[in-house]
Amino acid sequence: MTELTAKSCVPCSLGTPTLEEKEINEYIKNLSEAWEVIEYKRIERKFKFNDFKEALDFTVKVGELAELEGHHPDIMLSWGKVVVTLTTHKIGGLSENDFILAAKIDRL
Ligand SMILES: C[C@H](O)[C@H](O)[C@H]1CNC2=NC(N)=NC(=O)C2=N1
Repeated sequence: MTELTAKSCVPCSLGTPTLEEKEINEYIKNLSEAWEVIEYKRIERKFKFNDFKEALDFTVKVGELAELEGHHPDIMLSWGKVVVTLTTHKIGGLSENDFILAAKIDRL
């Protein structure tokens, strides 16, 4: 599989099939082990920080990356913690975009 971080997200069109379980099981191997697959519909990773400001700064970086990629996570920001959840809303499941963005978030 081509290195995910060498790819860019592409606009997802209605009707694009969601990834199947066996594809998801392959893609997830390319991410940090901290990512969890949830119901084969989304992936989620929790990040820990020393305080709210560090968590906020990370959240901003994730948001800026998402804007560059045109693909956006759901982000929960708390004191010392950020939970990033990725799914492709337009197709109601996971697409390669989610794994590309996750791989790039792993490098932040
Ligand atoms: C028009 C715009 O490209 C689309 O709405 C994009 C924006 N970012 C997105 N992000 C995610 N996670 N899922 C989408 O379906 C999606 N669609």
